Formats: sequence, C-alpha cells, structure tokens
Amino acid sequence: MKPQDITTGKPSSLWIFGYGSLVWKPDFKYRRSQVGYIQGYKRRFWHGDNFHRGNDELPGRVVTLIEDDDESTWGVAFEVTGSQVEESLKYLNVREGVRGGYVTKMVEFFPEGENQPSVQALVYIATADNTLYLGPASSEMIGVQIAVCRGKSGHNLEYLLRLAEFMRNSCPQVEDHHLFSIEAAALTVVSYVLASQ
Ligand SMILES: N[C@@H](CCC(=O)N[C@@H](CS)C(=O)NCC(=O)O)C(=O)O
Repeated sequence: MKPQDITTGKPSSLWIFGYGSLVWKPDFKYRRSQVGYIQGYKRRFWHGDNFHRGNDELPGRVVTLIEDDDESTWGVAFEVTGSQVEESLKYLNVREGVRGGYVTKMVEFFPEGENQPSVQALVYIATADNTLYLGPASSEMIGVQIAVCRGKSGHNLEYLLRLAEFMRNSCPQVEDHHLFSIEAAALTVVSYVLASQ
C-alpha cells in the first residue's frame, strides 16, 4: 500500500520510470534515483516528435515502449516525495503528455543490485494509436531521420547520443542492439556530411 497523505489522500511519494530523455534530463526535483529495469517492454525509436526534437515538416524520432513479454527495458526511476509529487506530475504532463503525446501507466520497476525490492512506478508510453506514432523502420532510416532533425529542445542527434551514453555508462551489461545500431547509422550519416564539406 503506497503511503498516502491522510489530509489529501494524494500519494506522499511516487516513483517515475524514465527510459528516454528522462534518464539524462529529468528536469524535476526528486528525492533519489535508481538505475533498474521494467519487464515486458522493449524500447524503440518508433515515436515521432514535432516539438522537442523535430517539427511538423520533419518530425524527429524519440523512444517509446512496445509490449513484449520476452524483453525488458533499462532506465532510471526517480522517487518524488511531498510537494515534488504534484510538481513533477504537473511538469511531465506538459512535457510528455501535451507536447509529447505520451500516456501514463503503472509498471513494476526492478532496481539493479542484489535483493532490492521492486516498486510500482509511473511510466510515460506513446501507444500506436497516437497521432505522432511513426512505427518500425530500419536502423539506417531511423538514423538518417535523427541525423537531420531538430526541435525546440535541441537536435535529435543529442537525444540519441545521450541515451546511448547513459546505457554505456550505467548499464554496460545491457546489449541494446536497436539503440546502438541506430547510433552507428546516425554517426555514419554525420561523418559523410562532414567529409563532404
Ligand atoms: N517517456 C520516455 C521518453 C521521454 C521523452 O523522450 N520525451 C520527450 C518528449 S517527445 C522529451 O521529453 N524530450 C525532451 C528533450 O528531448 O529534451 C522517458 O521516460 O524518458
């Protein structure tokens, strides 16, 4: 049973699981964070973004979660407490919901390390019925798209490279072929462009 504030009935603490830009740019106050994973989902660059990392003409590609019982996705869970709960949810509702097209779901989060109890965590997922959803494409195609897109939060390439950097630094045991093949494709495009200048 989650601790509730007896006066408002609102949760006095909440875990929020990030697996994309949230792992390197949460931009909300939190009490503590923990690297770990959720089961039954795979991370894919199948969601479009016409605000943060793209625009209406050239939507960027950002990550979402696709249900798959055989997969798990590593990221970071952030515990927010007290006033941080309402503040973080208000902020993420705009960043993820209004501007990103994500919806929320509760999932079981497993912290890395021995004998760490799992916790329920809130996660933002963009489903296939979302108007910004782009769906599957080859790593090469996704890499090209990311290499040429930018939006109000910066270049789509930064989004990709910072996520790859997080996975290498914090989850070196995880082989994320989807992520690293897209990273290689995007960097190949960039190297061609630089070589042609
Ligand atoms: N919900 C995922 C993905 C979040 C994500 O990448 N959302 C985009 C919205 S389309 C975002 O916040 N981008 C901010 C940025 O790119 O700086 C997560 O938990 O990290």
